Amino acid sequence: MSSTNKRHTYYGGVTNDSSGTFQHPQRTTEQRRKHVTFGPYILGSTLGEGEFGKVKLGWPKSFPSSSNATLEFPKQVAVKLIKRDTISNDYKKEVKIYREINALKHLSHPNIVKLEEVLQNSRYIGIVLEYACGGEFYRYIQKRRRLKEINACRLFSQLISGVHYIHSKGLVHRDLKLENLLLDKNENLVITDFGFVNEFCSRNELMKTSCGSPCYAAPELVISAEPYEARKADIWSCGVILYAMLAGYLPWDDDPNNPEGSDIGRLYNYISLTPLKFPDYILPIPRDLLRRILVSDPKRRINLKQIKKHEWLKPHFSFLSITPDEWDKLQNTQSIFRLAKPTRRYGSRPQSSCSTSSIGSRSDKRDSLVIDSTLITFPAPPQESQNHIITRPASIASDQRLSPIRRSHRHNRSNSAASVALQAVVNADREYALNHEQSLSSAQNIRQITACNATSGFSPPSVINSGDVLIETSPIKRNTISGGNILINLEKETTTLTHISQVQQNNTNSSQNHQYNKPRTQNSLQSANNFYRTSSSPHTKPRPTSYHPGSYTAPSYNSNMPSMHEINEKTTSSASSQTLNQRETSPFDFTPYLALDTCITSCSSIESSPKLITHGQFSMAKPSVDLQSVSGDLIKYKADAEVVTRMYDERYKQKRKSLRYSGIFSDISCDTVTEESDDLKLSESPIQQHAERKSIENTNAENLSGKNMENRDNAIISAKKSVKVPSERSLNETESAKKRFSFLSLYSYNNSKSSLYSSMDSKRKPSPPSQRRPNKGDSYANSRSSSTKASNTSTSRKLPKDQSTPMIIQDGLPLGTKEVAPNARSSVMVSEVNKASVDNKAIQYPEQSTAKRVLGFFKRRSMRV
Ligand SMILES: Nc1ncnc2c1ncn2[C@@H]1O[C@H](COP(=O)(O)OP(=O)(O)OP(=O)(O)O)[C@@H](O)[C@H]1O
Repeated sequence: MSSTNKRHTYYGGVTNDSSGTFQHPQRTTEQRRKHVTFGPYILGSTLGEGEFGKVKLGWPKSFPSSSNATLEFPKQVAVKLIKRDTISNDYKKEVKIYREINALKHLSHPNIVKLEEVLQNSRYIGIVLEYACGGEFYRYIQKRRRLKEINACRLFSQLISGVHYIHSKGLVHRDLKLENLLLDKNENLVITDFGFVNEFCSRNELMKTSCGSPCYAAPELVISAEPYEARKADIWSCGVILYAMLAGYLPWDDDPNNPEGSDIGRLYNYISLTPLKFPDYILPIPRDLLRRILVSDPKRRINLKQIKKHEWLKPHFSFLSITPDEWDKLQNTQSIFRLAKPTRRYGSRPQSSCSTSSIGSRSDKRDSLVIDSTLITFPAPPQESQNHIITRPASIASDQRLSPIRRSHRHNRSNSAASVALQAVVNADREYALNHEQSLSSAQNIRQITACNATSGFSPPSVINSGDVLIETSPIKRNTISGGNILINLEKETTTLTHISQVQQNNTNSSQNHQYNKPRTQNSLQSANNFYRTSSSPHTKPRPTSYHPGSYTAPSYNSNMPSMHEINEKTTSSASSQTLNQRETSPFDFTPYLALDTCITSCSSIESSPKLITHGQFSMAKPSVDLQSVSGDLIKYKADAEVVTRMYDERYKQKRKSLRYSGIFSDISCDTVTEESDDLKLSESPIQQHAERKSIENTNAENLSGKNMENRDNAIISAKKSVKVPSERSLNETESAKKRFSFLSLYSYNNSKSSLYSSMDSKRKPSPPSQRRPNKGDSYANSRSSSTKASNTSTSRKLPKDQSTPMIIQDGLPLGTKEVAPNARSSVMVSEVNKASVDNKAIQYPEQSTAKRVLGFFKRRSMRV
């Protein structure tokens, strides 16, 4: 195959010869010129298109020369190309981009897309990301109609782990949805699109951006004016994603009055009033988890800590118990994990093509989970293993550190002749690869493998295929070495090993943990399979799945981060030093700030706040343009052939060690940053609770259309009362963009504060009542004002039909909500909502009533008798 194809797509350079080994294509200068290039990358096909432009597949122009050329594939990357023109006049977009960059540079987790570098020339900014070649998660579900429980459980664990990591950095994603989840080549989840990370928008903007397609947005974002706990909003989104994985469609997708879900107000009204329904094939345990996540009241919504402990995720407790600190330490020692590919017994899966990856336009993707007749269905394996694959790196015993296969977790049928033979091949391959690796001696490639034997459930695979292991090297210049049969764990750093051992000690029995609860889970999964065989999804209705949330997050900071200096000290080997030095050339640390003057310079108190993004860490800082020239261009036209520069800051070298971790993270007091409250106890087993809930639901079902329905209406009305009107929230539009951003940062701080306090102490004294004045003829506003008292006194006045329809949002604004007093709006709204929520707690959540529970209990008992 010629190295140059018509679509400029990289096909791995695999030749058709029978040897099957990779050979460097002999490219002529002429052929080279045909490539579209950007900086050091050749650009290939379009992977997708986003708000800012196209995302292209890329691979390095120059292959690293090595004696083992046959093993080396150039690492593919995804280059997000942003036309400078498109952002130069759009401050919001610019901010979004820098937020994304600055967030990604601090995140290092196997389920979060990795930032390789950022390049720019006069026309484009190129964000070079790790290439997630498994395609879009959205399509993955689409192809399968829905995921098997075992697979959903694995992927959801990864999502939760990634989200927890993000939250631990004081960030919230705020745009979690299927479209922002990709898969790597091992079918592991990769969270992308951090454009909304920690971005605070005024309420006005929130409403505006929420109305695109709020299917994943938590209700409090729409029906409440309370500065919301953004982490809880992320959790809601995770719940919607989980529901979509298991059901194959989005929850609350069946409102006959709003079939397209285009009426946001009605949609949220429906969400609030309609109990979550499940198709038969979703089993009680995941149902229980979903019921706990998809709770309208964020205070009653389960938090990540509790999710991680939920019974359904038990098979992945080991993975979920890896703390963010541990991920960081692993990153600092350059040991990045990739999760190995889940193995299937039979039934082929369409291989995600790295070269012809999904090309989807946004509009395409917004079609939600449409199930069409061309979907391929796969036979469900009789019993899939728990192929979570990732294992605690620390649990690698010292005598096995150089092996990707843990002897203690051998294939459980390893006594068979076939297994013995197979093992011999594996051993030979391992040795072969080890030799190769040693000869490669590219010191920056510090690798760690986590592998698992899918057959045994939690052990590493007996055979490692080319697709099974991904090698991570330096974050800046990483090369994926594949193409051979085996990639071996090369932990050349003694410090790495030491550290890993420590991690292991901190998490004892990690390997044994893999076995916990297996029989039970398998039983349930087995019965799930039975369900799969007999059930089919009744829902096929499409639903837009994209939304753009706004508003703010309450970041928390981790003060336990080791300083870069410490790490450097610990890092003794040359390999490690090299990688660290390479890290230091990371483009975005300690960069000048785009518009944080107010935030940074004038508010010293803010700097000490855990809520504030302080100087030197995640921010919307514009990457420094103290640039290092590299040859590069986007050669389509000759005019484009301008110098591409790597965004690079010399100061970074000096500052990073002292600032990035020790200086920044340790500066910040963690005292006031709390995990989400643990007030929701998972005391009862999910099954118990499920049974109980079921009976309660049955008991209440009759009442739902009656008094309870009215009460819930009232609850909704009272919640809506608190919806801020746009003019309340709008900032002074005359402010310059720069100032405005600074203000937003401050505002976000303030809001986060109230948010945090409110979450810690929901009975905080309410602020004075809202001063807002509804417009004449504004039905929603009228209903709001008229129901203010009603909600406070918990009266059961039913909302008339026309009024029960929530605000219609146009241009992001609820209709007819225009005039309001701008004073102290956030606090007013917080208190209002708090009060309303306290007043209506019993109404909104009748299932919590003790009387009802007792009733349900006796009812069940009498039925049994
Ligand atoms: N790292 C990646 N690997 C593979 N494909 C990617 C990667 N990043 C993005 N894509 C593809 O490009 C598409 C658009 O990317 P992305 O969502 O990041 O762009 P965007 O401009 O941020 O979009 P938006 O903000 O509108 O959601 C994705 O849906 C995906 O198909």
